[in-house]
Amino acid sequence: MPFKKDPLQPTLRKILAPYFWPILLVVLVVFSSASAYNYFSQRTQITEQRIDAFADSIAKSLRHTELELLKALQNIEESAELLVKSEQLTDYLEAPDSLNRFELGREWAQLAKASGHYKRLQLLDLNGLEIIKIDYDSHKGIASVADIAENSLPAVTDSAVKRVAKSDSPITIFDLERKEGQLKSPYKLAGTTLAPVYQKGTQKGFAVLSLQMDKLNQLFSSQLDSQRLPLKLLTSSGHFIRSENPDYRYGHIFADRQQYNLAELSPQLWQEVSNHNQGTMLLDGDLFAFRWIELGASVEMMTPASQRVLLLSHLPEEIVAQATKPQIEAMNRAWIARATFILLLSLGLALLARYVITRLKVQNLMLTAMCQMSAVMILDEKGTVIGINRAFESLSGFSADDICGQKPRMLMQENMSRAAWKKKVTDMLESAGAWQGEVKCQIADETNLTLWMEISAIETSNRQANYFVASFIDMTERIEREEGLKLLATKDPLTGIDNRRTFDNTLCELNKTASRYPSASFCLALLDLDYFKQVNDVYGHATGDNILKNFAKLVSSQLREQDLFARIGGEEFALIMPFTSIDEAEIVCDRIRSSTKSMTLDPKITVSVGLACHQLKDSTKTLFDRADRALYHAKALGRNQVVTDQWIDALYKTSSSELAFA
Ligand SMILES: Nc1nc2c(ncn2[C@@H]2O[C@H](COP(=O)(O)OP(=O)(O)OP(=O)(O)O)[C@@H](O)[C@H]2O)c(=O)[nH]1
Repeated sequence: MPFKKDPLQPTLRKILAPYFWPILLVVLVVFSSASAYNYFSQRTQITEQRIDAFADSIAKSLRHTELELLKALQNIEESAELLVKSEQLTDYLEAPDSLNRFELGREWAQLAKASGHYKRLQLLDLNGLEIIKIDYDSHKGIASVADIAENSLPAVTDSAVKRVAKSDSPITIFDLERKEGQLKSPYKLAGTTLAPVYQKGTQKGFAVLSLQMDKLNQLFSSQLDSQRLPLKLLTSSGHFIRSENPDYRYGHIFADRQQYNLAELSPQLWQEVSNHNQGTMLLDGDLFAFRWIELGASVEMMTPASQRVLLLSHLPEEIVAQATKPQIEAMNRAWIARATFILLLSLGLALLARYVITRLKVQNLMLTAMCQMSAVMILDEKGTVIGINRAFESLSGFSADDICGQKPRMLMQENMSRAAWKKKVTDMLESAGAWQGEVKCQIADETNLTLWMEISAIETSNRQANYFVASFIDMTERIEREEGLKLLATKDPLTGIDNRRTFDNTLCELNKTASRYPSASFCLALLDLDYFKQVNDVYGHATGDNILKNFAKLVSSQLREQDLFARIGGEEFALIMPFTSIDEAEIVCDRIRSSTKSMTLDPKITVSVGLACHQLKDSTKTLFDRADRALYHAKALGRNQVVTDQWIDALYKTSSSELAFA
């Protein structure tokens, strides 16, 4: 961890960044699976609810059909009772004349019209001969007495007649329509009620009442939503009496249709039907509802006679699908809208997360780079250190534990009190948001480093500077190197005094000033060690160097601060003495000469000095030449002496005047 207390530590990035895409993928997979599961369970729920509603509706419809059928059969039986017990019939049987026959015909016609159950009413004698026949046209609502035909029972088997003959109550028989004893094609179910006719306890014949089947047939359908669903009717052995496909019907009568039996067509359904009186069953998506109807002893269904029939409703899968289609389509639309919204939201979040992570990554890289490249210190709004990086630790030798929680007292600025420096930095931070400058830093081993410090205010909220980030670059080595170079450029490396370049520059500057301001006059002395070649030759170069160093030290110690003493050649030196008269300069030079001679050196050394004072029209060259001429004379006069150019001038003047007198 780069920082002891790092306010920029990107915890979120640390947790999220490496696992972001796997986490996103897992979330998407889990979410998609949950959504798919939810979708399909909702879809199944809709279908199941619809099927339950259908099952309930069809079961009610079957119950209704049963009640209606039993009621119709009861009505038929009751009206048959009325017919055979009517007064007109009794009158006719007692006096079978044409009047009574007419009255009977009229009464039966009215009864046929009132009940609506019959299409034909016949009175037969015990031999099966017709006595009276009424036809009723249900469409026109007209009942009429028809001509008697020389025929036998139209749709009644002999066995039925025999059974009715033995019975004293009506019996209703349903069987295929016959004509003259033969089955009539196409095969149709016909219903006939037979009622015995008695006169004073003796059977005289029977009434044959042909049922209006259209009315009964209407009962065998159930209303489902907006459509009518036909109902199937089966015998107790599982053969079809009613079915949408005519070829399936009457398998118990026709050998070639025997296979159309529910027990064989759907054993599973047949087993369910056999074990229950009523119920519903879902088979391969199709919905079946069934109900057994007990017809009673007075009803015979088909041959062999069956008093128990099965009412069966078959609702194909397509109808269920059709019924649930609007609801499922609405659900699909809602799901598509929801999925699109979630997809867009996820996409937006993913892009946002990617953007944030990239930013955090870049921030982290920048932070890492910053931590590695320069020393960093973070301070809070009170100027207390809250974190330093490793680079600062290795630069200063302090650990984060040493510094954090304290003021940065190791930092200071040269030539300025801490309070003044703090105020200066604070003012700059407030006005410009940043400050930079050179600071001294006393590090752990108590040495002083020169650092370049840049401090910036970091605004984190409400434009308030909550933190300050300071970075440092160690300038110590650079400054030392620069100072070394500066030294090399201006100083003589052997003696440490100024070199020729400094001398030339200073002489030039002083000459300019003195040329403008006569009061700024100065003196120049050239100093040359005597017989130095011999010193080198006899004692060696190192001894010579040592003498040069000691001489420079000796002279420097005797000079004023404003004087400039430089080594301008091998054993040649120059001394510039600003604001100094020639007399004063001569005293200084002589003191130097004298102390040189007195120097406790082995070998002993002396120095010759040529001295000149700046004159108004002097250039650096003319001044230097005059001092050099004086030096030449000092050498020529035997060395170890100070000669001024004034003295030379005076000497030449004297010589030339003596020459003039001579
Ligand atoms: N040891 C040493 N010798 C130097 C240095 N620079 C110049 N010299 C020597 O100084 C000597 C100067 O000799 P000369 O110019 O003949 O002068 P001199 O021997 O002093 O004689 P006069 O000046 O006439 O008294 C030479 O032998 C140079 O080699 C230096 O930096 N170190």
